[in-house]
Amino acid sequence: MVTLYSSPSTGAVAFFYSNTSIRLYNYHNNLTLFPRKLGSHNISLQINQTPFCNAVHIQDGSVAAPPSKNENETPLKKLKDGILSVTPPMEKQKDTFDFGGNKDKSTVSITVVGASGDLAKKKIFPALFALYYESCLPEHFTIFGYARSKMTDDELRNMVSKTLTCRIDKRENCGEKMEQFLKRCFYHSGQYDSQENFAELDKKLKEHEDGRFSNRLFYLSIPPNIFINAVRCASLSASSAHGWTRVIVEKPFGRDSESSAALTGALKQYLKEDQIFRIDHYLGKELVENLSVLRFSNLIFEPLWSRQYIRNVQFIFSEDFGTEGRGGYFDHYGIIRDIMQNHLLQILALFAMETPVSLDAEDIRNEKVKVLRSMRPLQLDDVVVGQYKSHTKGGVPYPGYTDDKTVPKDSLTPTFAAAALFIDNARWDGVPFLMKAGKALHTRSAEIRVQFRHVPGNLYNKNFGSDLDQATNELVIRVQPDEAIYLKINNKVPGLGMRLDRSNLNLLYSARYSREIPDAYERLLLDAIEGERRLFIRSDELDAAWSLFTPVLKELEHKKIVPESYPYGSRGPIGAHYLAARYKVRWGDLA
Ligand SMILES: NC(=O)C1=CN([C@@H]2O[C@H](COP(=O)(O)OP(=O)(O)OC[C@H]3O[C@@H](n4cnc5c(N)ncnc54)[C@H](OP(=O)(O)O)[C@@H]3O)[C@@H](O)[C@H]2O)C=CC1
Ligand SMILES: O=C1O[C@H](COP(=O)(O)O)[C@@H](O)[C@H](O)[C@H]1O
Repeated sequence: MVTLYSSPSTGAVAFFYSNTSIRLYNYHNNLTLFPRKLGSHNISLQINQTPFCNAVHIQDGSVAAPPSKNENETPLKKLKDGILSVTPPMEKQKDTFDFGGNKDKSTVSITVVGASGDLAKKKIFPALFALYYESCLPEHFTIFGYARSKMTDDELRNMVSKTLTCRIDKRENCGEKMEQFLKRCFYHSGQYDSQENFAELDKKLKEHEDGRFSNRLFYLSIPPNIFINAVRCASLSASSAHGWTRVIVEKPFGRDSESSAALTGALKQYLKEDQIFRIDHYLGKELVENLSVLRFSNLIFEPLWSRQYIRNVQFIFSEDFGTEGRGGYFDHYGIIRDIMQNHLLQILALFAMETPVSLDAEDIRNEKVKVLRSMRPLQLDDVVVGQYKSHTKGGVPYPGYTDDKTVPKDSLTPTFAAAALFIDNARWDGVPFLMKAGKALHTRSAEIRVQFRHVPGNLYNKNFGSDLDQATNELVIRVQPDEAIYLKINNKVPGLGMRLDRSNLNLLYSARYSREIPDAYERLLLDAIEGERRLFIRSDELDAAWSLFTPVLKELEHKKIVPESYPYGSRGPIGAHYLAARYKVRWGDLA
């Protein structure tokens, strides 16, 4: 039986298939909404039942309640006669979210706070343009840049235009589209701690919103020490009066458990948890997004995904450039906080979690939290830290970390770290999860390597000689560059003899898919606009992540552990090999 529900205020209609899925149509023209949702357009629900109050919460905070004429059909308890009842919405502006169907009634205003900065220029504006180009933004939208720098609208447009690019595969009308996009971009100069300046912004936003239901997204692309002031002023002076207000917060989310909790506490003075979108851009990368698809939609992987078949898992991040230009920021954080505690740990959680109940954001994040909470806090013995020193290669001198003027000469901040982590649950007991992250190494890459166990009683052992490790299967998920998934298998070399070699079953994205891969920020911005929280970090996830790294970070600092030097452009400190060897592991990227 299919039951019809409608939202009293938005006119959205829901066809109810089961207790956990829903399909939305626009009330007036029967368009399927959320066209971007994968597969069957199902959206998970949260169902609240009290004697007189039944409501269906759609993931983005909108509400669809059963209309009275269909009361008899509803699988929920009967509503009080004649009342279309709703439970408190996830965000205070419950009633005005327009599912996208009533296009002329709602608008989204996106304010990039810190618009004059590096991230805004490099990533945020280009991602917004790409979304516009792909017609993913609502018909009515406005983009505002906000920062202290003095700029006119035209100067902002000029600055932004320099970083916009067109996809290689979609150059059609690109110039025209850019012009149209830039016309929707405006600028307001103001201080981050001035309610008055944000009130001026509010006034300008209202002019552009022109009486429509206004939904507002603030992207905090500013240094962390001014997050709270900006959130306070934006929320008190420039929140939407009757639409949703969401805030994207960039990392770092504190530098240890205490400062992270303090930041969360301060943010929550002004925002509810579901208004806070903590971004980890690695979660928006195509191959990271694909991890769950690979695991849960292929029969061949999930049965092998445990201690029974997997010997170790490696998460490797390397960059072939140093911290030049960002030394001031970096020296306060170091590589463990910059890469491991967030990007690599997030990937690990997705890799190792149990099957979630559904693809709903809360179900996925619940499973991630469980994995993180099953992990042992990292021990000092299981960490190796390094710092790059200057090196001349091919006659070109490369600076050392402490040659940067913004870095103290005696800095002990690690620019490289390797670590061994363990998940104490039934699936992963005893399996080393190794991480390695470094700046100024020989190459730029990010990958996951899964090394499988040896084949028991292998008939072909004699063909491999004594190095059995070389003969085991390895699954490599190359997140970047040259996105690929490949499986190393043993294969007979064609010919009359019986010689084996290792070959790759290789899914190289550039060969398989002609479409250019969207930047992570595009996916994440679109998700934030749509209220999809799956790829954003919940506060309990963040707490669990910090509790794994905080003790060791404090110990490193307290004991003033001196990082091992490695030359700029090298493969990192030798200590990383000893650490891996202690767990009978060889780094896959160096094999
Ligand atoms: N850049 C990157 O690649 C990445 C950045 N991030 C995070 O994103 C955020 C923004 O990064 P990014 O754009 O590089 O930062 P910037 O240092 O470029 O700062 C952004 C803007 O903030 C304002 N600002 C800078 N310093 C101060 C200050 N001390 N007091 C008040 N305002 C200041 C400046 O604007 P104005 O003077 O005009 O007000 C500046 O243009 C940070 O939290 C960063 O950690 C995260 C991942 C990658
Ligand atoms: O968050 C960060 O990420 C970048 C690397 O991102 P990528 O998408 O270019 O791989 C890193 O350089 C930076 O130090 C860190 O803060």
